Amino acid sequence: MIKIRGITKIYNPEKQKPLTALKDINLEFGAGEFVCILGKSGSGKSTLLNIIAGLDKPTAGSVFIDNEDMASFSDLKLADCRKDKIGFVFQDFQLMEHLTVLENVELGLSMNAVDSKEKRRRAKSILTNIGLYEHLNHKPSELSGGQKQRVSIARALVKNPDIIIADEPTGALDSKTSIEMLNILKDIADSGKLVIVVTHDYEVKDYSTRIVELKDGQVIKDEIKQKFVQNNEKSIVQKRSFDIKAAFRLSWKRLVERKWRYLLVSVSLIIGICSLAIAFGISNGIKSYSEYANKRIIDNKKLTFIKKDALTSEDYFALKKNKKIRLLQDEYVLNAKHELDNKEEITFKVKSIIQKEYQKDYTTPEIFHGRLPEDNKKEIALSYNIAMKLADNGNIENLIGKKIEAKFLAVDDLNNYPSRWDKQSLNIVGITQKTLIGEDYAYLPYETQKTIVRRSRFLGKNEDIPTNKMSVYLKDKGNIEEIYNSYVKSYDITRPEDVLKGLTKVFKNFNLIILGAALLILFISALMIGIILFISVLERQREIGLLISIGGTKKDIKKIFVTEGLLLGTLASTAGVILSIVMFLVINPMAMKYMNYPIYNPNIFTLVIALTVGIVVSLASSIIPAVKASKLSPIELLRRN
Ligand SMILES: Nc1ncnc2c1ncn2[C@@H]1O[C@H](COP(=O)(O)OP(=O)(O)OP(=O)(O)O)[C@@H](O)[C@H]1O
Repeated sequence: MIKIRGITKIYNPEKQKPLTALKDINLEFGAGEFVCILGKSGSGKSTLLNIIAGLDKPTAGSVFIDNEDMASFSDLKLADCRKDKIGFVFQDFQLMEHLTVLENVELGLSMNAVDSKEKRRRAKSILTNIGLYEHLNHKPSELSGGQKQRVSIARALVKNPDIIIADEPTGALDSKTSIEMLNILKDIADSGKLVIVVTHDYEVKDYSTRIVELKDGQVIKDEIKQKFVQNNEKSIVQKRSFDIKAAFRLSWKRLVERKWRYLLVSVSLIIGICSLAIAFGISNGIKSYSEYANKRIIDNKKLTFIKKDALTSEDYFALKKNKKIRLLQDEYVLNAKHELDNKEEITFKVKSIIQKEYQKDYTTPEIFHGRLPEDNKKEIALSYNIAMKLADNGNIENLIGKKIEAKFLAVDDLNNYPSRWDKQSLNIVGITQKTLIGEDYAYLPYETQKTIVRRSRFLGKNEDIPTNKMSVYLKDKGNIEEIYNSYVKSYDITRPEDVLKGLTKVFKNFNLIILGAALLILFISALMIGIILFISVLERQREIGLLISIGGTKKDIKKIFVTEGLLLGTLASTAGVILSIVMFLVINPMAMKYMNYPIYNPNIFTLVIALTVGIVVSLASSIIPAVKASKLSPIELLRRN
């Protein structure tokens, strides 16, 4: 079954002090043998065992397993060898504390393509045979040392290997339990398996069929008490399968076990993903707002001209001559205040609307309830927000038809003309829908507003109102650029697209800050996940060693840590996305209050992107620890305490 030919192992051959741990070892073991490898500390027992198990390579010589030279094996084939042919029993049991006895034994089949029901059946059957049926659902911490070692033996046997390698199996047990254990191992050998036990314990001799004693790396005794029968039968090779499900299960158990630590790390990822989802949602909101504003609020045939000084009649005449301009209208803004019944005062700004005859060709504020004020009448349309402040219990519809007593003050950006508050009683005829972000206006008919401006500024009925700002309405929107270019030298001109640019710039900057913060938090989360997974690699060294001993490959080890990162990332990112949805209920009411538009507009697309970013970040940060784990030396990992 195993032939050892001329094995020599030199540690650190290139260094100044090379150490020869094994010297020209020649041995042959067969089925049904219970081999006891004895020797003092440092004699080379573990080195020999590691070479037999394919965990270490000899400096010279070969190990043949079922007549195949292990030196010719690829890493995968060596792992397959451990998966199918060798079962390990450790001095310190190497049991997973967070798994039950049954689950620990099932772990022995993790690399084999056996369905979960069959795994359970086999594990139960072995545990019953070994006398642990009563303890299937206990955790290792609830067992005695002897019981733990039996679980470790059951785990080694569950895949029905040809060879059982036991490294100091009685080292941690009292003498009575040791005898129990040796009897079990003897029974295993009697059943036709090769059992190799490495020990300091000379009592093991009595149970073994063969004693190999090492001293300074050489065989000083090879006593065969009972001849073995050469068995050329090869063990059944089982299909390899460490499916992602098994990796997830292990990682999930780990996450549950260390929940507080992982929760703490998740907080930054949750906040990062939530901010990212919000940034994406706001960006989407800005886009839909631009579309809405372009269609419903901004007049795409209107320009605003501002002159440094007051506009003169020459300005009007020159512009009126231009055939492409249909209408010129000077623009004013009034400040208004109104006292509520409870003596509280509300303030708002007032603009004018274009005269009726032009309304079908140009944009007017969108009406929510009622209608627009009619030319020359003492009528007013209030914005939704102003109406909400005036209405009882939010019944803004009831305001229509009522009167509002308000005081108006003409805003004069140009000169500091003396102005006064002019009191007016106006009929509320309409409530307008959303207006531009940051602008919350009430609307008066053009002439009515002019009358109020004159009165506020002490001007006569027909006197001109000095202003430097006017609206220029074009016949055709295709002429915007031409008009702009013709007059840009004399006026400061705002085109339709400029209105939105100015407004959205603030939001875009604000959004960039959120995005920047989100990316920074995500970067920190990535570092934290990386660190936590590094700690996890350190803490799971025994688990890694165990998985290698049952046939796990480097790829399988990587899978465990990548799935740990993936699981953590998916859970935290989902929580972040859910939080961002909850934030919808906070951000938009605030946005409505301050800017009159629900600027946060998440959709399935923005949420999925945020979720994906979170998963990718945690996956990326798990790669380095995963690679590090896969590079750990199995010998170091399995080295007994
Ligand atoms: N990785 C290593 N690098 C250098 N020297 C090593 C290494 N592993 C073992 N040795 C040395 O090789 C010799 C044999 O060690 P090995 O662990 O095989 O002995 P052992 O008989 O199993 O001892 P023990 O019973 O104390 O475990 C010792 O002198 C040890 O110091």
